[in-house]
Amino acid sequence: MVQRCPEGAVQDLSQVQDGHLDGVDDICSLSIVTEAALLHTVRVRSFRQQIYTRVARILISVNPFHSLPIYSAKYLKDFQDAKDSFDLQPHIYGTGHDALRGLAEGNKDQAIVISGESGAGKTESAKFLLSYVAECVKGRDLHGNGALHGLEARVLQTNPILESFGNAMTTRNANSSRFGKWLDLRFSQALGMKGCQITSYLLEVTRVCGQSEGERGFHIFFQLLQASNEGALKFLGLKDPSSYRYLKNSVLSAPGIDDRQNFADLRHAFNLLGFPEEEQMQAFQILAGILNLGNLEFFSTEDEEELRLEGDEPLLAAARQLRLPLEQLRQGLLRRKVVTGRDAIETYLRLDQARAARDGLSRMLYGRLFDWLIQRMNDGLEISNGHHPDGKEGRPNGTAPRLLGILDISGFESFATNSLEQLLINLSNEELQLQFNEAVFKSEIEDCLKEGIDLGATIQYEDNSDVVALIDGRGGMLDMLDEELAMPKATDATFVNKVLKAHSPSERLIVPKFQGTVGFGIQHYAATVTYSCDGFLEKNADRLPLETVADLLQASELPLLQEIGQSLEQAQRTSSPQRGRQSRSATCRFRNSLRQLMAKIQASETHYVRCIKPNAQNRPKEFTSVMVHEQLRYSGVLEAVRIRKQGFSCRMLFEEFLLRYRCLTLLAPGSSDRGATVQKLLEWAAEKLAVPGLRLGSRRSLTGMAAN
Ligand SMILES: Nc1ncnc2c1ncn2[C@@H]1O[C@H](COP(=O)(O)OP(=O)(O)OP(=O)(O)O)[C@@H](O)[C@H]1O
Repeated sequence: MVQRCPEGAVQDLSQVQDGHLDGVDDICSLSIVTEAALLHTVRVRSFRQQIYTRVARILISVNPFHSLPIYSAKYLKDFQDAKDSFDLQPHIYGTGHDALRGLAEGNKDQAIVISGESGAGKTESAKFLLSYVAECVKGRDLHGNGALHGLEARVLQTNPILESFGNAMTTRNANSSRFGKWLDLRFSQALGMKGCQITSYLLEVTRVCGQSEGERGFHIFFQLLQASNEGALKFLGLKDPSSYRYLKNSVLSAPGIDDRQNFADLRHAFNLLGFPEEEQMQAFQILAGILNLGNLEFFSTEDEEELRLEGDEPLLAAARQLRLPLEQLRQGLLRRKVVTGRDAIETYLRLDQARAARDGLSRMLYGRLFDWLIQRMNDGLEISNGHHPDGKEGRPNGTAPRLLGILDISGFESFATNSLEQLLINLSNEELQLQFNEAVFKSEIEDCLKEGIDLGATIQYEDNSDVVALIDGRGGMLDMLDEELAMPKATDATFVNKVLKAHSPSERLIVPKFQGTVGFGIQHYAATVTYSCDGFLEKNADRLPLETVADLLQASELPLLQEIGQSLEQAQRTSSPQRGRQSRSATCRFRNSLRQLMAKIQASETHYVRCIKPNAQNRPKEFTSVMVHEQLRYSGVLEAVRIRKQGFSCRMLFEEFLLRYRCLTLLAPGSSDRGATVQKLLEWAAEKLAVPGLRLGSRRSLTGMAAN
């Protein structure tokens, strides 16, 4: 077939070489690397069921959307026995192999960053990695006394718990993780597993109270409703999902998700991780309480003087499940204190305020329950050996644990409407991208140094530090958002105006076309995103849903709620008086955790897994090139290729070079030494053919960009 190309576009076409069509294992093995070659290679391989492709140290993983026989014991063993993962086909086990080898040989902690859009296969990749690592280090007990026996199995059992409470069906993925996750695996010098700590990021708690069309609430609610028909959980008195405001608009069953089986797996995991039965029951009671809280409805008396509850049934059920004093819960939901001068009077909430308080309480309870679960898992997975739990310590005497971190985090997001959550996710992607570019850039320089060639300042990478500064720097958007918390008359609109005034000279900030729009655009590394700032201040303030919530929860008969109440009270007491609300803001907490995460990644040798979703319908054997190309760009892989092209994009081993340019040896006769012959040929080509940028490495002949 002949494809016509507009004349002006001819110069943008890339030359196709044989290797570009082969579907090679490693893009960097191509003598000339182009974006088109990358896309074509990934496509060819994915049709051959080879879902993994290497771009040097980056692993591209295309979701096959059906199970493949490539995770069997045989594959596992092949990688375990391999000296170098590059001797085998690219595979997620190869990334695990590299990281473990890095731990064993090097002096640096290791990090594996898995990113990609929703449904691209991040969580599955993280699970394959974890099983590989667990299998490799199994039984390598530090003290040889069996004390750590079973820790690897326990670490694997965190998955059912995290998935039940943190995953939900969305339109893009029936088992979508609604939070980001960093797993910190700790090893002894002999690579025995010593512990694991989990950190979560940005759990989507808004999903507790409502979901978009075609989606579902968190899996755990559906598991619990199924299980509570029978046996030990009957006492919860739960009904079907249509009885609950928070679930009745949910799609009831998620394709491929077996709620009954998953609940059995959850209970097994709880037991294996040492959650006592009473604690499990308390967690289920809190969930049942949340569902009943959601059914509370309010009305104002005719004179609008008072606010009352429509029927007491949901309140009674919620108080019963949460073991809260009934009247304290009722008054907490209906009234608040207003301070006028020295006096404080009690007044009724408005209808909208009461509904917001009800949903706020439910979200807060769910979020705190999730945090508590993680804390409990962490406590059970930590084998103390005198090291610092934040992993800050170095390894001066070789006795501190070796760390392997696995990050499973949502990729860059750009939806029809983008809010504070997208801004924070995109900020984390900007930070990771900056780190990624620096690492790729550094490895390119190191690669060439190995060939005895110093690239010096000849290559550059796209520096997105200005976007990071715009959002997260001193005086940046998030600082300004925090400042608004201290301003009594601040609104989302005043925040946007201040941002536009302070930062409009920045090329990265896009000023809205229409005056009065409460929002702005940001030119991110991947694409320009328009943010709607309605609700930014409220989300950031992260106010307690009820003034009296700390006291209320401490009055519960459930120890778990008492604990949450105490931690709320403590947080109120210890928040810095100078910075007041700012130090408790949602964005401030996120920024702190992001900084800690980046510090850990920066201190590690990092491996990257870029997961790609090949089609929007989640179908096997379908490959939408435009979609894949966009993801390759968002994931920074194209930038990695671009960096490579600036240096020596065409690299050939001496044998390969001599084979291809054999005919020229007549013009520039060489010696029997292959390197010397290549050297002569390069000199000849540079002089006679005026080809610039040719260099000779120690193993390869390298051709600079100008020569392409
Ligand atoms: N290697 C694989 N082999 C077979 N199926 C896979 C593989 N990776 C992913 N899948 C399928 O794709 C689905 C989505 O994958 P996964 O949940 O890991 O995506 P994700 O990137 O973590 O999405 P989200 O960000 O929404 O959590 C899985 O439930 C599974 O059915």
